[in-house]
Amino acid sequence: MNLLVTGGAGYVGSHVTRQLLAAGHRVTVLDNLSTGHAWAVGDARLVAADLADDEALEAVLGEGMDAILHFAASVVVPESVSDPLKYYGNNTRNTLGLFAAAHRHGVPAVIFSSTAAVYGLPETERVDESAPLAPINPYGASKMMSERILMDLAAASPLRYGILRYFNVAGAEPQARLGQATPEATHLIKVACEAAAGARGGVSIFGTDYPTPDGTGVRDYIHVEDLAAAHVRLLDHLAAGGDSRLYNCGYGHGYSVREVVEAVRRRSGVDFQVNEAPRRAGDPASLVADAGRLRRELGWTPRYDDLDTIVDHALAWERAWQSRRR
Ligand SMILES: NC(=O)c1ccc[n+]([C@@H]2O[C@H](COP(=O)([O-])OP(=O)(O)OC[C@H]3O[C@@H](n4cnc5c(N)ncnc54)[C@H](O)[C@@H]3O)[C@@H](O)[C@H]2O)c1
Ligand SMILES: O=c1ccn([C@@H]2O[C@H](COP(=O)(O)OP(=O)(O)O[C@H]3O[C@H](CO)[C@H](O)[C@H](O)[C@H]3O)[C@@H](O)[C@H]2O)c(=O)[nH]1
Repeated sequence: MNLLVTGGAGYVGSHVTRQLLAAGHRVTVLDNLSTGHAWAVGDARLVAADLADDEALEAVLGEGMDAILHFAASVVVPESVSDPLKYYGNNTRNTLGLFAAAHRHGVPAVIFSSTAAVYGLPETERVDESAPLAPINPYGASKMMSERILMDLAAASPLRYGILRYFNVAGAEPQARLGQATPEATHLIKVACEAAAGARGGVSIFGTDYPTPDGTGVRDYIHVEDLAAAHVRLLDHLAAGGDSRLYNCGYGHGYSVREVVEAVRRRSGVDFQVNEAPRRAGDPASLVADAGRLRRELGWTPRYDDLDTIVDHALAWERAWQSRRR
């Protein structure tokens, strides 16, 4: 298939692009390289342009795309609290522009990267897709609005969608050919691996008074390669004429910040500094997926559902990436 991947030079998009190329698809990545890297697209074609660049979008979609996978976004929760307009602008307005262009060009299918942040403070231990949407930060709200726009457009047109609500994405391609290379990353496993690789002084634990077993935040960490595989399955479903789908992407169990930091110390053998800091704005105490629907309906079976494996792959990538930068 002829595929447009927005944000394909970023962390998740680059891993998905790699799997799409391996499956034999023709991939065009549209990315403004604000947090992504040109090398990360591998053998895909890169159009270095912003989502808001109507001419670039028209030119690419004019070539006739069989599907769009939309990853491009601003992704840092605390930044969304301090700069909400950036998030509504990039994640909602620019996404609306992309969906409108897809509609004009009759693109049959769109896969959209959404987030567990749409659930806000979940009322149950594990959240399934029917849980109420009540985001507690502008990032989650910006994604919730884009989901709704896509659903409403699909109801009014032949377009079919796949919405994937990712929980916390982590890890790297197992051979360390790809990984998270985001500048000034804020994600916990990435930050801890940077500390283990000597690229930062240590790690702060944001909040130790949450109502969780050890007082620190709990998240459901999903390996980026398993997440990428879910995209390929969903694309196959839509390409075969399948109906629109919405899935949580996680493993169904959570780890606390302390457990994650301990795992990175243990697997790296580096006793980096850890300090306790106040809660971070916009953070829920716990977010764990009920991801049974994805397994049942698409036959998705994760390969890397193990924190130590996720940490090992993230560490191998971090060490390779840091030595490449030196
Ligand atoms: N990483 C996670 O834990 C996580 C969790 C839930 C959802 N998501 C979603 O997954 C998607 C990818 O996130 P990521 O972690 O790979 O982040 P990332 O920052 O590595 O990737 C985003 C990519 O989009 C590009 N981009 C951003 N704005 C753009 C614009 N206006 N025009 C063109 N390109 C633009 C960036 O240059 C980058 O390559 C996002 O939609 C994010 O909301 C990520
Ligand atoms: O240096 C750090 C970084 C994070 N944390 C804590 O670790 C947990 C995970 O934080 P991340 O920043 O790694 O991830 P978030 O849960 O904030 O958000 C991520 O997952 C969400 C979905 O769960 C969103 O989709 C979002 O895109 C993505 O950034 C939180 O309790 C956070 O407070 C620390 O204690 N220290």
